[in-house]
Amino acid sequence: MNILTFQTQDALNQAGAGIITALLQTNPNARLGLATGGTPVGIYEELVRAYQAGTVSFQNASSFNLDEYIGLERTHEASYYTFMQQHLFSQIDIAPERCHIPNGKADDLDAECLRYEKLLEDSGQIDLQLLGIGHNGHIGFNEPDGTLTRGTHVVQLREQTREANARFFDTPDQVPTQAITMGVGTILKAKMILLVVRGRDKAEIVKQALQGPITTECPASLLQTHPHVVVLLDQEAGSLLV
Ligand SMILES: N[C@@H]1[C@@H](O)[C@H](O)[C@@H](COP(=O)(O)O)O[C@@H]1O
Repeated sequence: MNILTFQTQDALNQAGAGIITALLQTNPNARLGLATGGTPVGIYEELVRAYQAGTVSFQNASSFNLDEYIGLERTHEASYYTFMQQHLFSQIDIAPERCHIPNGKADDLDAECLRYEKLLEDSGQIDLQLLGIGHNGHIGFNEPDGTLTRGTHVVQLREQTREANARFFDTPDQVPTQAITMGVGTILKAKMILLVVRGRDKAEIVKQALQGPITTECPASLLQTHPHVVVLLDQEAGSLLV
């Protein structure tokens, strides 16, 4: 695991975008695993800048998002579909038909999970999986538990997670109670994982995830078992690492 700490958000964003840009330059067909939340926004902004500057093209790339809320229309302002359109897809040259996000409005959610997992399998290994982390150590929406589900599945969101994500909704009660998420097994299949964490409020979970025991009670700790993880931290998020 390669852990890099940055003094400024700009430097962190440029490093994150630089890794993705370098991948696309050597492999224009790269399969990107993408994430939502506040953490990746600055990296997406840098990618848009790189695209506008002509440094990188997404024309032949494909993307697979980690998760989606259950019950929100795609057009809902807080859906992850809308998030990705706003922050990245509408501003770059990626082909819409190669941008994949689970359908949280599917009539048959179990069938949708199977479809998404099969799509991932059939599409080949994800080259780079971008990840943030929840305050309780969740990755994607894989919440801490005694056991974790390997593949894409429906998950019940913890209250702590709903509260943390309430800022994206008009009122806290609008935050869905369930989501579809790639499983930790799905995530760990990626060739490379790029974990990004910012802020003092994540310092404790960063320490647990990167230097604590490997346990399903901290899903991000399973990243310690992956052979190629790069972690980008700001100084606050990295402040408790030894
Ligand atoms: N499903 C997402 C995660 O993929 C994300 O990593 C986490 C942290 O979000 P933020 O980056 O806003 O702190 O929030 C959500 O729960």
